[in-house]
Amino acid sequence: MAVLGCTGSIGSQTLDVCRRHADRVRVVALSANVSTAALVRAAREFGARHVALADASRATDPVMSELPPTCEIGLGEEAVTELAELPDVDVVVNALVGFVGIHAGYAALKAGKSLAYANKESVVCGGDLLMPLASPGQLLPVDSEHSAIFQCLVGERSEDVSRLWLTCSGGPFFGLSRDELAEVTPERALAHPTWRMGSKITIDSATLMNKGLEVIEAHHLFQVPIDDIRVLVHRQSKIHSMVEFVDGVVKAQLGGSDMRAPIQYALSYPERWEASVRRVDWCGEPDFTFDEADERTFGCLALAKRAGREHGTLPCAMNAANEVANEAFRRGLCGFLDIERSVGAVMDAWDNEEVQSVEQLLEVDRRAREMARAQLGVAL
Ligand SMILES: NC(=O)C1=CN([C@@H]2O[C@H](COP(=O)(O)OP(=O)(O)OC[C@H]3O[C@@H](n4cnc5c(N)ncnc54)[C@H](OP(=O)(O)O)[C@@H]3O)[C@@H](O)[C@H]2O)C=CC1
Ligand SMILES: CC(=O)[C@@H](O)[C@H](O)COP(=O)(O)O
Ligand SMILES: [Mn+2]
Repeated sequence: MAVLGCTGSIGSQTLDVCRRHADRVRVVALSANVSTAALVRAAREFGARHVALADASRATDPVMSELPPTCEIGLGEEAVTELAELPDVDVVVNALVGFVGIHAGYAALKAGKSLAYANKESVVCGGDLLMPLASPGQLLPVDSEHSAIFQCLVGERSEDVSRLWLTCSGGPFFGLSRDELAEVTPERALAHPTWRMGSKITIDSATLMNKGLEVIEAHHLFQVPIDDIRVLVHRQSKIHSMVEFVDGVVKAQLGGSDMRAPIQYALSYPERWEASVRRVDWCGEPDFTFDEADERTFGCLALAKRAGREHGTLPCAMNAANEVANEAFRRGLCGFLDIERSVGAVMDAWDNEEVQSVEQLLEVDRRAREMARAQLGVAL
């Protein structure tokens, strides 16, 4: 197995699953961007044969000399992608963050690897290119909602699906007004009510862009029209999503807020392996709540649905603008509502066209980032 992005939130939880199931899973390849100490620690623990460091300038970090002597080191973004194609790798976990993950996803599918997919941005941008490459059961979703939907669909026929109910925690700012949102700080936005995740996705959850990305992700993964995917605010994050069928029956998948469950399912499918995750005592969970998502207050959700409906390169442009604005907000360079404003402005100015190639998407990503930086007046 290769774990790309092994030092992040999903990557480190993947390693935890591998640790528990060392009799079933052998980790041979690992990647990171800058976190050399964590990369070396993992390579030593799992006896990895290959590591890749996307930021080549970190190769001289003294800790890198502590890699096992037989471990091959690759440097640069291409080296991360190459791990996904190695002959001694059969399963690739794509736990990279952002559009950059598209290269590894594309390469893994082309090389016929089984692909556990957390990197939602690349599905949003390149679903039109990735999905036709995936044979049935080759691409296993890791995102909790999509894993839930996937689990509800086991044994079902796609033509029997009526709509998807994508649950949403509502984020840390549920119920706030636009005036209140204008004042929120990165620190408050990073305090997610139910999940501990990497900083980029946590900000996306606060703007509801995460849910917008997930609507487009679900559209590609399950071939369901954007308007048949309903966002349902469920503050407790115990129902991970639901599928409604043509006969009105609804199936849901429930559990605690622990990403090791969907990660493990992506690795064990079609089996289930035992797990010592904390079990929910359902008798103590009487207060499930459901609300409509407030797209007027959280405009990023409406923008993403629009991008999903208009299709083409617009979702990629939207994602690029969001990646820039998300980082600008985290760094204190813009306000919370500037995220939505700048993403909307880039989308309004975008000349949409059909998706044709990864090279085209790279250019779309580059141009949309430039436009977003100009909108925000930042030089990221
Ligand atoms: N965290 C979660 O619970 C969930 C995450 N997801 C999705 O999973 C993906 C990963 O999220 P998360 O784990 O939170 O993110 P993190 O930021 O925690 O981790 C990202 C990983 O990618 C590496 N990385 C960052 N930039 C680059 C780059 N330019 N090139 C190569 N590697 C890079 C990081 O390395 P380094 O540590 O060296 O910087 C790190 O290993 C995202 O797409 C997210 O939306 C989906 C559902 C839940
Ligand atoms: C754990 C996971 O899959 C995240 O995408 C989570 O769903 C974020 O929570 P929100 O529902 O607040 O976006
Ligand atoms: Mn999710």
